[in-house]
Amino acid sequence: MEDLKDRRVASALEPDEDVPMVDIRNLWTIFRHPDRRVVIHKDLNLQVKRGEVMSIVGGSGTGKTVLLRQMLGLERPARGEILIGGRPLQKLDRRGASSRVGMLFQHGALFSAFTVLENVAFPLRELKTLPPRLIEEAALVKLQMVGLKPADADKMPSELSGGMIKRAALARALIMDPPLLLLDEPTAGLDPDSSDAFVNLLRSLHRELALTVIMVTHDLDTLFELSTRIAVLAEQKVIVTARPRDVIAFRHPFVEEFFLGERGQRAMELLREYPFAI
Ligand SMILES: Nc1ncnc2c1ncn2[C@@H]1O[C@H](COP(=O)(O)OP(=O)(O)OP(=O)(O)O)[C@@H](O)[C@H]1O
Repeated sequence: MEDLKDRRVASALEPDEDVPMVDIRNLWTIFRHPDRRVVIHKDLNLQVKRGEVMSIVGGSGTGKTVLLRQMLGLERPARGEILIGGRPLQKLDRRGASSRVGMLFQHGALFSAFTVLENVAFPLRELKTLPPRLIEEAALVKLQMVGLKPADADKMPSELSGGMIKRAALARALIMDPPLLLLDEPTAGLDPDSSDAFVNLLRSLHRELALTVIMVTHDLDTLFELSTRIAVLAEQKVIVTARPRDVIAFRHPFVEEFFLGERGQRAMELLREYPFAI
């Protein structure tokens, strides 16, 4: 009897592998202006399995960043629902949402008046449940995890390089050990060497922490090096979700322009360079 109860408790805590990490159902995003309504997403559906690196690509203004913000719970869709690990996002409180989803914002979005350590520790401090010494230790562990040194902890964001800002922001996104990580243009603004180093870091963290990653990027190298699948946003919805090599073959004006225009040759080189990843 006790055994059965224990097993029931364990299975309630363990993630069900068959339940998608993210399940977006019939989502609508509508912005109302004084003189008009703008429909950004119309009946959009997207499922992301555990352990995937799903990249979202789409033209400017198709609502990629808005979709990430909705998955984080910062914005609510007009209609439809988002389930994280099988649970409706609307039913999670702030603590529940932030322990499940971490987000690396475009440009890092660090607080300029806080040190690196204070920035990384911020989400844990906000919970007001742990003593300061434990919070500091947790933040130092995360700094190490992203390749920053203990000496960087007391620096101000203005003293950091672009690559270090991204790393500090990534440490903050991971401070609550979320199983789901959202990345908005993770390599934008980085020089090629820093970009390669950051992609390598993301790849090893994805593997070591068994993360599910959803990423918005325009950068083909980042896209091909990390993605297990790509979702294409066009016509206010996800028009195709497939492995990179299959997305390239999909006939749609946006896909052709994105992968097969001037950038096409690079895309084909990348397909040859990363045949196993994709
Ligand atoms: N709070 C808001 N109020 C009104 N309109 C908004 C709001 N947030 C976003 N939008 C509009 O929604 C559209 C989608 O914005 P979003 O930033 O998600 O696009 P995106 O696909 O990420 O574009 P880009 O690739 O250019 O960054 C844009 O037209 C934007 O102006």
